[in-house]
Order: sequence, then structure tokens, then C-alpha cells
Amino acid sequence: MPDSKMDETKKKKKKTAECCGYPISIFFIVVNEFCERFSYYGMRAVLVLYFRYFLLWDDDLATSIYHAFVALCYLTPILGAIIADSWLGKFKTIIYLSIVYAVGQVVMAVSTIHDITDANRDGTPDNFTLHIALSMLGLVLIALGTGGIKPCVAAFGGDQFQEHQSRQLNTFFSVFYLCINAGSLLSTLITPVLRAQECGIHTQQQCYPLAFGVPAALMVVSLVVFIAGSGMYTKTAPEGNIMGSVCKCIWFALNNRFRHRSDIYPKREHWMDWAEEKYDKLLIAQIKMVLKVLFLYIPLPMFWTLFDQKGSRWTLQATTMTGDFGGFVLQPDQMQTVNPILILTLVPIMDRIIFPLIKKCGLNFSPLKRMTVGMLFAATAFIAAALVQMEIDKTLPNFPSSSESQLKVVNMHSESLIVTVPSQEPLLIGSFESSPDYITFDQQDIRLAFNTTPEINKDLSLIKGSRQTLIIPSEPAEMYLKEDIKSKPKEGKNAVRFVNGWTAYLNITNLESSLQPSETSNYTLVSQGMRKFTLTDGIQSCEFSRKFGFGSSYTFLIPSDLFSTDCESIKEIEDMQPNSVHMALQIPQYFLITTGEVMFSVTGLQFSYSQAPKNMKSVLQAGWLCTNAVGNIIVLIVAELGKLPKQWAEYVLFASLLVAVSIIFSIMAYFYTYIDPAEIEAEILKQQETDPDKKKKKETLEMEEKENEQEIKQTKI
Ligand SMILES: C[C@H](N)C(=O)N[C@@H](CC(=O)O)C(=O)O
Repeated sequence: MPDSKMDETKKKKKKTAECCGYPISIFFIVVNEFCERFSYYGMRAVLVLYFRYFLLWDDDLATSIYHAFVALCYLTPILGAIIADSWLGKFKTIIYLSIVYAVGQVVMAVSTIHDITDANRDGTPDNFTLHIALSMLGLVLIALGTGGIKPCVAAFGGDQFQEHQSRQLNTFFSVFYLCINAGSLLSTLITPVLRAQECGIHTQQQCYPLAFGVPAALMVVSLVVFIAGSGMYTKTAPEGNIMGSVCKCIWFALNNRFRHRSDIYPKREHWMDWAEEKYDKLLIAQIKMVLKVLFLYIPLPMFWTLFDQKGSRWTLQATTMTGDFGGFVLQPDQMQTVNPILILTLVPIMDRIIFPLIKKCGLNFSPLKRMTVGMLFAATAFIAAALVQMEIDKTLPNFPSSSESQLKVVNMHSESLIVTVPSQEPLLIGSFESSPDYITFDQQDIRLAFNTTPEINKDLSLIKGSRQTLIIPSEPAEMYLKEDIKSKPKEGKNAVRFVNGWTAYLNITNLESSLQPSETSNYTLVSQGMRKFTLTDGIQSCEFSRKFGFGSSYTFLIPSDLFSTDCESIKEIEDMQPNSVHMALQIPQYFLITTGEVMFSVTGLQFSYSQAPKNMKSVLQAGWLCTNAVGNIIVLIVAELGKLPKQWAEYVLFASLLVAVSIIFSIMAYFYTYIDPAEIEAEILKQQETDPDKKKKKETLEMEEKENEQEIKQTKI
């Protein structure tokens, strides 16, 4: 840093106001972070549902775009760091990119207003292209904004501390992490509730504009709070095109090394030392520090690969469990809030009790050791998830394999029937009853015989890998096949359908269209709890209520005496049992992964700041965040490649991979020497005062800096 700029920074540092040993300015930074994370996680909480139910994308597309968006949010920090360190400085970068971010959130919120294109007022948008284009534009701006400011905010917070405040600096990173999680917790609880409201100008629909609008408003608040603290911040000036100088220096070192590859040239301690002919020792030393840390980051994405599956695989796992906690009911996607809740309790416990205790025992629990232990905790969390999965598997129905077919027979005829099925004992099925369970066949073409008069022989061609029901109506000769669901209903909901044994058409609550006599409806999904259905034929009506658990499937048989029994004669056939393994069993895996997160992520954040030279703090924060992006990309690839046949085996595979990676990381960490970048920089500057070559190299560097500044000016023009 040129001396004049350094003096400027020092002057500003002296003026910093303090409260309880902390710079007051960090208050604005942590509140800003809280609002920003509320905005980010709130929007993320409803994003997949918006893709799925507003844009009507299928599950695969919705999840792929979701993970691609998250990956982009963790790739853009590099851009933000380059802009901050080389051009605008952290303060201005945070302000400008926050504006981009807030605009993105507003565009996203606007894209969710169905009324803007709903000319025929049927409650669905008429021009999906416009909504998709707006939402994609919004998401790109959000990714640019959230990712761009992410490495700058943490590093900017760190910059507010002076040398004598190193203890407070460490606490700051923990408090910073607490704010992230407080924001995440509140928004993950609130935005789904906002979405569930109904709103609209012409028709009332799920209120996505409110669910995306509130995060947008929070982002504006975040920006205002940050600007409000403006007069109190320590603002370090940008260093010129530092990334340009770094790249040129590395390129020169590689080239120079290659040109001097012959044995006649004496070896140098480090390959970067081959840049010494042209570049300043300080710059070379700073690049060495950064490269050493970046090298150490190589194995880290594996941690995030496991961590990020909380939102996907673990939520899917929760949909096959029951969330009835007696006093309250937890929905599968709400299980994720356990993570920020645990963070809010575990960070203070670790900081105030566990780490000091370990220190008191004389153990050196260095940052890299903590990170390794954090990885092992995450691996154990996946073993816990595998054990839970094995319990769930025991309760899951026996779904057909890809070569099998399954069949159930429902008798709506007024008399009992004897059905002869290939390689089975004949089945006696009472009137308004079904065969006890699905019968599994290895072949698809089967012949059934019925003891009706005259006897009926029916040739069926079943679908491979499917579950079907053969419905025998009051006129058995008109029997037909209906396809059933062959996996647990989505989101822990319950799938229900009706077979109409009444003599006229029926309208039933929740069904898309009226049900003709002898017809079987398609499935409709209903949530857990007490659900009421009204059945009417236009003249008479009756109501039928039932309490549902999670993940069940029923076929309701409507008899011919429906209205005379006030709906009480409706008979239910349980096609799939409700989930019976409790979601509380997921708490140990959440506890383990969150303990891992505290040890790995909070420490990694501090480590990235402390080991970075002063002019590359944001760059190293961005490198750290990049490990998260790569982790998300791995999740995307794994999801695309498909799963192992058994989910528990996939969990064990991931756990084993992380154990292997943490062993590699611990070996790398063993050879890492912790440094104090400021001390090294001061030492080199001192040495350079006495170095005869110094003047020449300084001149070269200054010339390059001027060239770079010239380039920047030209780019601005
Ligand atoms: C909500 C998570 N527990 C969390 O703290 N996330 C951090 C780290 C990360 O995922 O990048 C954050 O959102 O900054």
C-alpha cells in the first residue's frame, strides 16, 4: 500500500469510537448482516415452491435451478472481492452491490405477481415467459449482490478492529455468525407463513408477492443501516489492480522458472521466488501466503457437499416421517430451522465453555484442528442419517422394482367375489372391500378369473414398475385398471381418491372435476390434520371428515346409500400406511452437522481473515466461499448422476468420502505454519529499506500500478 494511503487508514483507525472494547461501527455491520441474511434465506425458503407451483416447473428442473442459483451465489464473491480490493474498496462495493441486490429482490417480487399477466382472470399467469424472464433476471442480480458483498462484509467488519482488539475480533466472527443464523431462522419461519396467505387483485392466490416482497424490504433496510454507519467506519483504500498484479507476478514466476529449468541454474526455495527479478518481495510474500491457504482449501468443498444436503435429501427424508409432536406439528421443510436454532445455542456454548475448557486442559485446539474435527462431526451426522433411513426403510411399503408390477382389486359390486389370480390362492373379496394388499407379479400379462354368472375371464396388461388397482364396478363386466402412486406422496402430504358407487355424478371438495357413476378420481393431496370433504350431487349433500397423518394414501369407496347414511357409509381402503418414524429422530443428525458447522465454518471464516495479507482479505474470503460453491456443484452432479439403490448406502458413501477427505486435510494442516501476515509484511518492508535492488523493483512496481490505474480509468471511460 502506498505510504500516504496507509497513513490515511491509520488516521481513521485512531478516530474509531469504542463501546465495551468493541468499535461502535460493527453494530451497523452486524445489523446489516442480519437483515441481508433474512432477505437471502427468506427468499430461498420459498424459491423451490415458486418454481414448482407458480412457474409450474417439474421437480427436477426446480431443484436443479435452485442448486445452480445457490452455486452462483457462492461463485460471485470472487467478483465482489476483486472489485473491492482492486477498485472501489470494501465500503463502496458493499453499497453498490447492495443496490443491485435490492433491485434484484424487487424484480423477483414483481415477477411473482400473477395479476400482471392474468388477463383472463383465471388465477394463473397468461404469459409465463415474462414471469420466467423477470425471475431469472431477479435471481442473477440477487446472486451478484449477495455473493458480491459476502466476502466484503465479513472482511470489512474485521477491518474495524485495531491491533489491541484481537480477542474482540475473534468474538466478532462468532457474533457475525449468530446474526446470520438469527436472520436465517426468522425468515425461514416467517416467509412460508406469508406465502400461505391469499392475495391478489382479480383472484386470490398464494401470496408469493408478500413472501418475496418482505425479503426485498429487508434488503433495503440492510442498505439503509449500512449507510447510516458511514461516518464511523474504518475504510481501507483499495490497492489498485491487485489481482492484475498478482496474476502477472504468478505468470512471470512460472515463465521465468520454465526458462531456467536447466540444472545449471541454482534452485530457489519456492517457485514464486522466480518472480524476484521483476517483482517486489512484499508482493511475492503476500502471494505465497494466499496460495498456501488456497491450497489448503482444496479438500474443503466435500464438507459443503454434505452440509448442503440438509435442504434437499434430509428434507426428503423428513417427508417420510411423522412430525406430530403432540402440542404442535412440524412440517418436513420446517425441520431445517433446527440448524439455525442449534447455531444460536452452540456458538456461545463453544466459545464460552468448550473451547476455553479445552485450552485449560492444555490442549492446542488450533483452527485447522477444529476444522478437521468439524468435518468428522459432519461425517458422523451422515452415519446418523443412514441409521434413521434404515428405520424408515423398515416401515416403507414394498414398492415394485422396475421389472415387477403390483395389483390390488377393489370390489364395488353388491356381492362378494372370488378372484383367481395366477400362482396365488383364490381371493375372496367382500362387497365394498379390496384384496388385503398389493399382489406382486414378475410378468405383466396376466389372466384373472371371476366367479360371476356368467364367469368373467379378464386379460390384463400391467405396467412395469407400477402399482395399479383393478376396480370392479356394480357391473363387473365394465371393470377397469387405475394407476396408483408408487412412492410416498410429496412433502409429507396424503394422497386420497374416491370411487363413485353412487348412481349419479358427484362433486367433491378438492377434486378437479365432478365424478361420474362408477368412476375413480385422480389423487388429490391433502395436508396432515383434520380434513373435511363435502359430497354433493347437486340436490343432496353430506360431509365427511377424517384426520390424516403424514405420507399416507387412501381410496375412499362411496356406496349407493351415501346420502341416507349422511356419508357415514363411506369405506376407506388404506393403500399406504401413514409415516410412523418420528422426525425427532433427525435431531441427532442436525445436532452433529451443526456442531460440525460451528467448528468448521465459523473457524474457517476467522482463519481466512487472519491468514490473509491486508490487501487480499476479501480475496481470501471469496476463496473460502468458493469452496461452498464447489460443494453445491458436486451436489448438483451427484443428483444428476442418480442415487444409489439404497438411500442409507448413499449417506454412508458420503460419510466415508468426508472421513477420507478430512484425513487428507489433517495431513495438509499438519504441514501448515500459522503466520501473522502483518508481522511478515512489516519485516519485509524493513528489509527492503536496506536492499540495494529495492529502488529498481519499487520503480517497476509503481510503473505497473500506474499502468493499471490508467487501464482502470480507460475502462471507466
Ligand atoms: C444458516 C447456516 N447455518 C449459516 O450459518 N450459513 C452461513 C454460511 C454459509 O452457508 O455460507 C451463511 O449463510 O453465511
